[in-house]
Amino acid sequence: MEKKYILILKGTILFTPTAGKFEIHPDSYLIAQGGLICGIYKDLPEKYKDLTIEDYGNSLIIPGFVDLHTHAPQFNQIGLGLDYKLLDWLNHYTFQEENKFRQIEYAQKVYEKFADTLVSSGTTRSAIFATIHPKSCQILFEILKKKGLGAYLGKVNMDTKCPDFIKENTQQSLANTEELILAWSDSELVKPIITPRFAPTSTRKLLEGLGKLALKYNLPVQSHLAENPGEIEWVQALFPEHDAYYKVYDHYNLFGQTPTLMAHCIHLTDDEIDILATKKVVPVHCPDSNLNLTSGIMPTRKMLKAGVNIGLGSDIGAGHSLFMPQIIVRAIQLSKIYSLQHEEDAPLTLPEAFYMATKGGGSFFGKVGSFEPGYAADAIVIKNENLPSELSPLEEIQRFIYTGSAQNIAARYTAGKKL
Ligand SMILES: Nc1nc2[nH]cnc2c(=O)[nH]1
Repeated sequence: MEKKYILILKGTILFTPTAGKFEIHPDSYLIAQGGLICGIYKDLPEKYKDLTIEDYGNSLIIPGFVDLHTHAPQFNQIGLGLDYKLLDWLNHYTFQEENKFRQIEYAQKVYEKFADTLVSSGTTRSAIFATIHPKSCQILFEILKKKGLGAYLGKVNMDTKCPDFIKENTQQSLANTEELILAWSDSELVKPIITPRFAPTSTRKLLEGLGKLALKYNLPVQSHLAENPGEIEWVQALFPEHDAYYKVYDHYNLFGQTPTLMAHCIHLTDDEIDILATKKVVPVHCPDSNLNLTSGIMPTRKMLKAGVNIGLGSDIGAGHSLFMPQIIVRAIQLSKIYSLQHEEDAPLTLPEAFYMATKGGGSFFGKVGSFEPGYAADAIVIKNENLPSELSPLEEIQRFIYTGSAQNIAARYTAGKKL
């Protein structure tokens, strides 16, 4: 047996194979080979007996977190300008900040810190927006790879309705995107994703070209949808030929023709929610961001009832933290507020929101976010030394999610490799 590809972790193993319930294996062995989970064992099988065991005592071992929507170049603007709503926030802060990424030295510094924070936070997979700048984007690809993180990373495309300093030439935008696709499509853990910023900053030509690239290279797509009422009105004015926002993306093969993430999806009709389910488009709930920019509350329970698979996103810098447990908490809290006005829509439970930040969001990457056999061995270890030892594993996960920090994470693994 090839010893080097086998990872054996010992601890209390906890995950959500289904949305509503934690599965807990106290004092057990989690075994992975070649980066994939083989199984969970109460007693170590004989054939593994002479291999090294990473023994974490009775610490919790849980799947690494999945952040399905975040903006790396906004790392240095976290917490700034959050008295604005979306469109003013973009104009007053974000576009200026993103413009700094034309300088690769600046990109290198910010992106290193961004990636280090993902690692320390226990986020092992993420879907990331970069900026329009191909060189900086290339740097971020390299940094994520070097840190051993899993990610879909998109060079942002925008060629209209934004300040000139950050506006691309359409053909150049498509050519730069294709170059990055060719450079990174075969990479193991960090892969390209088609990333029109959102409909308003895209010409029809750009959307058409991006849709063609998505189909040509069979690449996933990420963008923003129905985040803010002003944004939705703007889309109606800019694209009068489409009677719904999502149809702009759909028309250009950017809405479910390949796997698609749509951040926010707050202001959708019931029919539009059904379309998300039919087309298997994944709406990414970004509760911190939606509160900070007063965007609204995503109707998560209604979407779950419609059969939609929801992911969670930090959405920094509109969100103010990359730490996914806080995003889980905020998603639950917002669903509680929502349920006060909508009695038929019960709040999310902790295992439901935990699922969104692990297996639910992870499904965008394939078999990610669970400890079932065949899943990627993405795991983090939660230290329990500061917590009272009389807590049950279920209480420990509750305590960690609500009050924990990066300091409580003792180790992180992506696809079986220690970060
Ligand atoms: N939250 C958020 N929404 C957007 N819509 C278009 N661009 C952005 C962005 O950078 N952040």
